[in-house]
Formats: sequence, C-alpha cells, structure tokens
Amino acid sequence: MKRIEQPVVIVVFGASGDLSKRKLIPALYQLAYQNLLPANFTLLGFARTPYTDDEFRELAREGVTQYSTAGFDEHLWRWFSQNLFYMSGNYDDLESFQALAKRLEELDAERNTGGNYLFYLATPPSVFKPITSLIAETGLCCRTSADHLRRIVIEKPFGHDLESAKDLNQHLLNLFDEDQIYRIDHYLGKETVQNILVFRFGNGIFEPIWNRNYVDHVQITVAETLGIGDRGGYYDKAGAIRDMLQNHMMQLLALTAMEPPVAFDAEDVRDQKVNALRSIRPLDPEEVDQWVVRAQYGPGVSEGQEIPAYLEEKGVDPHSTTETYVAWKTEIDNWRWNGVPFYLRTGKALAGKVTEINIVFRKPPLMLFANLIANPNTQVPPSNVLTLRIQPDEGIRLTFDAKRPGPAVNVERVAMDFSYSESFGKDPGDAYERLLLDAILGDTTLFIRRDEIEVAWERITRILNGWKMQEEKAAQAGKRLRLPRYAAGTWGPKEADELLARDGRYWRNPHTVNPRR
Ligand SMILES: NC(=O)C1=CN([C@@H]2O[C@H](COP(=O)(O)OP(=O)(O)OC[C@H]3O[C@@H](n4cnc5c(N)ncnc54)[C@H](OP(=O)(O)O)[C@@H]3O)[C@@H](O)[C@H]2O)C=CC1
Ligand SMILES: O=C1O[C@H](COP(=O)(O)O)[C@@H](O)[C@H](O)[C@H]1O
Repeated sequence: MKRIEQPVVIVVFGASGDLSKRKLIPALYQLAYQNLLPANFTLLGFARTPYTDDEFRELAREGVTQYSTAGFDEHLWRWFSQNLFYMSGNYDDLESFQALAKRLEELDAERNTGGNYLFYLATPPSVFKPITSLIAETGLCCRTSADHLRRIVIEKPFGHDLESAKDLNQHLLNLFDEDQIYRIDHYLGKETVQNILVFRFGNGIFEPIWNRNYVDHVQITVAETLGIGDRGGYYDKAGAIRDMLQNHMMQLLALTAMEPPVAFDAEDVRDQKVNALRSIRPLDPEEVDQWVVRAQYGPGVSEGQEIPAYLEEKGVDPHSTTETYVAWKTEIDNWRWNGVPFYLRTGKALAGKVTEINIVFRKPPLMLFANLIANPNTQVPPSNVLTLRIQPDEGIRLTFDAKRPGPAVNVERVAMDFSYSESFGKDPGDAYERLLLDAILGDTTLFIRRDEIEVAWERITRILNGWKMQEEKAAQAGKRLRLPRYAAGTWGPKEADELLARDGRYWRNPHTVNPRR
C-alpha cells in the first residue's frame, strides 16, 4: 500500500459510536502499524457525548485491543493515542461547527496539518444532511477548497429508496464536487472483492468463457449466522434488501457482470459497473413474486446460539413484514449475459457465515459419463463451478469431474483450490484500512459514484414497490401480510429453493462436503 505523504486531520462525526470503535480506529491503528500514516496524522472525534481527550483515548484503546487485527503494541499505542483528540457538539448547531472550525485551526497550528481535512460521517443517516450543510456553511469544506484536501466520507445507508438517494445526492452536490464525496461500501474494501477484477481481467483464460456461451447461471450468496441482535430499531426499518442487497450485493453483481474497463482507474471502472447495473432487467412490481422471495427467521439455533424468532427480537414490531432473508432472480439484458439468470440471496440467522459467488458452467453437450458418476442425483448437476470465496477462507475453487483411480471408469467430483492464506501467508487485511487510506490518498475507485447508487436504487425500489402493493392489497382486504418463515440455523425458506427449482436448478450451499449434495 502507498504511504500517505501529506498531513491530514480526520474528523469523525459519531466518534462515540460502534463503527468508530470497532472499525475506524482499529483500521487507523493497523495503518500506523504498517507505517502508512504520516508523522503528524491527527484524528478529531466529534459527537454529542461529552468526553475528554483522555476518555476518548480510553474508548479507542478498548477498540484497538478488542478489534485490531495487528494485535496491541504498547509502544505503538503510545504514539498513536497522542494523535487522537475529541470534542463534543451537536450535529445541527452552527455554534458547534464554529467551535469545530476553531479547534481545527488550533490543531493545524500546533501540529502542522496543513489545513487538510477528511470528514467521516459515522453517524446515523438522519444527521447526514445537517452535518454536511454546516460543514459547508462554516467553510470547512466547499468546492473552492482546491488548495487543501477537503473530502467527505459518507457511510451507508445512502437513502432508503430511489427518491431519498437522489435527494441526498442532490443535497451533497449542491455543496461539494462529486470528486470530494466518498460514498462508502465496505465490501469494496475487501481484498477478495477487489480480486474479482484482477482474476477476470488480469488473466487470459477466464474472460473468454465468462459469458452466455459457457455460463449456465450465477449465484451470489451473502449468508450470516447471527440474528439482528440489538439492532432491531435500525433493522426493522431496513430489512435485508436495504441492509445488504441494494449495496454490497449489487456491487458483487456489478463486478461479476461488468465489461472490462478501458483502464484501471476510478472513472473507467465505475463507468463499466454502472453499465452492468443499468443492464439489470427492470422488474415489473406486479410480478415481484415471480422473481423475489422474502422471509423472516423463526426460532432456532445457529452456530450453537439460540436465536429467537425475528418478531420476538427487541425493537421489532411484532407484526413486522420486514424481511430478514431475500432471494432475487434477475437477468442481465446485454450481449454477454442474455438468458443467463443471476440468483442472489442474503439473510440473517442462516446456517453459515459465508459470502461467495458461484459461476456455474453449462454441462458438456453430451454427458458421456453421466451413468458412471458415483452416487449421482437423479438429475446430474453441472460439474464445473467456479467459486469466488469472498469470506471466510478467502480463495477460489474450481470443481470438475475426474476419473477415480482403478480399473473401472468411475467419475468423481474434485476441486482445484487457491487459498489466500496458503498462497500469501496471511489473511487479507480489513476493508476499512484500505478504504480509509484510499480516501486520504484521493482514490475514488473503491467508492460509489452518484449514478451507480441511483441505478442500484432504481432496480431495488421496483421490488420495494411490488411489496408495498402487496401490503396495500392485504390491508384493503382487511388482512395482515405474513411473510414465509425459515428456522434460524437453516439455509433459508423453501420458497427460495422453489425459485431455483422452477428453473431446474438448486442453490449450491457453501460448506457442502460433497459438491453433489
Ligand atoms: N457499526 C457498523 O458495523 C456499521 C455501521 N455502518 C454505518 O455507520 C454509521 C454509524 O454506525 P454506528 O457507529 O453503528 O452507529 P451508532 O448507533 O453507534 O451511532 C454513532 C453515533 O452517532 C450518534 N447518534 C446515535 N443515534 C443518533 C441519532 N438518532 N441522532 C443523532 N446522533 C445519533 C451517537 O453519538 P452521540 O450521541 O455521542 O452524538 C453514536 O455514538 C451508520 O450510518 C451505519 O449505518 C455501516 C456499516 C457497518
Ligand atoms: O453493512 C452491513 O454489513 C454487515 C456484514 O458485513 P461483513 O463484512 O461481516 O460481511 C451486516 O452484518 C450488517 O447487517 C450490514 O449493515
């Protein structure tokens, strides 16, 4: 990774919160561990909770001890912690921001930080607008700050539907230039997600078969074992579609489906991602049930932990119709992918924590060995599947059929594996490390551009509209909609299996020892 040359103050709004403690501060510490931060690096936390600098440092120390992948080193901590500062203020109050401007001036003078500021919005989205308005009003960041580094990093969720996303984009673009706005999606910071592009476009052998002539279908799974825990208040308003599908999974889809960029730079890569997203077939809300399955978890056990039914979780409306699981079949209407279904699924309280992309290749034109396969299913599934394992056990696997040694011709499914940890001797670093560094260095490649977020929301809002229509219909009939259920600790509802079974396919469940199931 490249070292940051120029000094910078990172202002973290919402610094008293979970993201700051679990992700941002440990990621900065890890950058310090790798000697990637500038000598006079400075972090100024800003939130309403009244902490002193020392109290904030204590909070940060807890975060680093618990969550840093670099471990805890007392000597490094002493250097790192003396660069952390804190001030309290309100997110919608001009005086607080004037005080912030004054504090930044002092820090500039004391620490020679050159007037370079990166503002990180690690707060709930309800205060994104007031914070950015006041940053602009106090002149801390505006279009004319060209002489200094002045950038805004904005966390997800970016809007809750197309209209609100457009509205937030418009608000930001009234105040700042697009290249000052860093819309974050932490999946793009994951090494294995970035590797999708290297794998596809850095090698000569995969791209020629990466299309409708060879690919039968694509499956993208982002499964989590935990329930919603104590995030009921947030999650019940978001659901799986807004929490995961609109952002992380759309990005995985775009990177899998996109055409090669002209060059590996921010605009070219994002142009191609936008084209891929625009090629997703727009869904007719009336037909939502043909393409999308939603469900909620019931009680069960996942990874040895008892999980209550979603409707009994703290902060959840007992009549909620918010989905904790969503499966979506879509098609990409372009030359490369015409007729190849993409199946996406994500959910909480599932049987495994895993993110993977499966490229399932077509069967050979003639199945010469179909009757020689040991214990075949009634229907012989395609044997060649390329699995991009995003997490955990990051790597790539290709399954194929081979002859089992012996005088008879017996065919068995085997695999070729690439493992990150085996090949590179270490696990991939944390996504926030990479993204923070890129934001400071001014590289927007791994951040979401305005049009990207809007086209993703456009396709997702069609699904949301379909569900809304169903709810309105039920209400008119005096009924309450009840979502399908799946037991916590399983791979999801039977309706999701049926979505694929209708096409003669099945979900390839990760961790399946025998890839034939
Ligand atoms: N936590 C995570 O793992 C992830 C978080 N995110 C996103 O990052 C952002 C921050 O997340 P997280 O740290 O978990 O959030 P928190 O709920 O911990 O909020 C962060 C801080 O914001 C302030 N805050 C909380 N609620 C409100 C409110 N209603 N109005 C104004 N201020 C409030 C609090 O600080 P104070 O009261 O001191 O002002 C709090 O410490 C969110 O947008 C979230 O969606 C994205 C991916 C992962
Ligand atoms: O953004 C989010 O992502 C996490 C999953 O992230 P991962 O890096 O652990 O795969 C998810 O748990 C959370 O609900 C969502 O807000």
